[in-house]
Amino acid sequence: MRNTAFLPSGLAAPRPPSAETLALRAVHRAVSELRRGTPVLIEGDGAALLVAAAETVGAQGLTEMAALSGAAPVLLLSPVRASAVLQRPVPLNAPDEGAVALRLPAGLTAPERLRAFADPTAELLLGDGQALERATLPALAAPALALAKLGRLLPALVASPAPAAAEAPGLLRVSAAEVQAYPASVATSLRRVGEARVPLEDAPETRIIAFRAADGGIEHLAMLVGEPEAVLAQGGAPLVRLHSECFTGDLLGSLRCDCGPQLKGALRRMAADGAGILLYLAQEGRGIGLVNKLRAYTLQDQGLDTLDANRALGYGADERNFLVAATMLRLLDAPRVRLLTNNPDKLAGLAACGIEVVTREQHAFAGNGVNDRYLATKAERFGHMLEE
Ligand SMILES: Nc1nc2c(ncn2[C@@H]2O[C@H](COP(=O)(O)OP(=O)(O)OP(=O)(O)O)[C@@H](O)[C@H]2O)c(=O)[nH]1
Ligand SMILES: [Zn+2]
Repeated sequence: MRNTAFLPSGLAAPRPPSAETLALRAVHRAVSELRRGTPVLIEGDGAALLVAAAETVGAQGLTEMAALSGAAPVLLLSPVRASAVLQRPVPLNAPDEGAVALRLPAGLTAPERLRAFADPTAELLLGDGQALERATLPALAAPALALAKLGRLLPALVASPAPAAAEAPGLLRVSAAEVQAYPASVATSLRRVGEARVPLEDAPETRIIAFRAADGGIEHLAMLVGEPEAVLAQGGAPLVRLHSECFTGDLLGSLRCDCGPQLKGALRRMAADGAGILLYLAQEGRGIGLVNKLRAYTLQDQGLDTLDANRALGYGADERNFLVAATMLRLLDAPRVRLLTNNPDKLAGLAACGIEVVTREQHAFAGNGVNDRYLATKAERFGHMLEE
């Protein structure tokens, strides 16, 4: 018999955590390990791969990897970054192959050199790229790079195949299946955790509701302006805006993007309409994180547009997951919306998650001279609908 006397009253006997909870924990922990330069073991289909993030790993991590794997490490990069490092196009074996492996000569594993391979805004040391050759792509390369992206790290990893039974004190293991399931699983695990009335300059009748996922990661917020519940109760659809966090535009008034005017404009419009829901999503930089967005800005100052800058970093054009927003809307009992957006992906993303987008409401603001090219790229390359 287990001793359950220590449990708070009203709680049933302890149940083991569900497989889903264990998987969320494993991925969240693995991401933290990569972010601090510690190797992790990714496993699946009878294979195992030791990986460490090229931008954070130091001598200690590389030594730990060498002790666990007899094989020389390879460098895993996105195809776009691999072509840049090798200074020649990289033909892919399969069209959807999302990773390229490069053999790392012994002298090229100094941490600052690994960082330079990972980061297009760091300068490559002369001739480094020529010293690299392609290597056979190890099993699990794609989920390993996906794990780095979940950690908002550059998708560039030092990797060594390892025996499936590899064990070391503190070595964290995560499965490819857990990594793959994580984005959907973390989004659907969101729960309301706190709320308060917060009168805003642009919308005095506003409540903020916070949502947290079961992995314990960063929270997302909903601003409820007026009484959207009343609109929904009468069978109507409230104005809704999916706003992805933009530290530079929202807080600092950066002129590089249109986020500040879009944020304030949405709140004002909801206040004028009498009701609305603004979801403030912790998906900075279209999901690549603030640090990578700053890197992308550097690349844009060198001539790339906002889409190619993301790709040069090894990321996709837009890494956001709109299941987060759909889950929040469901928890707010708002299955029908009038969506303020110019972005067709948001319409499709919400619809795919079962939210009915009754109408799209134009949400465009004039350029400011600095963000003109950014706005033009959104129209030309992301298909944003800027004309009425
Ligand atoms: N990666 C990257 N992200 C950027 C850049 N400029 C702005 N962002 C981010 O883009 C996001 C803004 O997206 P949203 O406000 O949802 O706008 P949108 O996808 O353009 O769609 P709508 O405004 O709804 O039409 C924020 O997370 C910004 O941080 C950039 O140059 N690169
Ligand atoms: Zn912005």
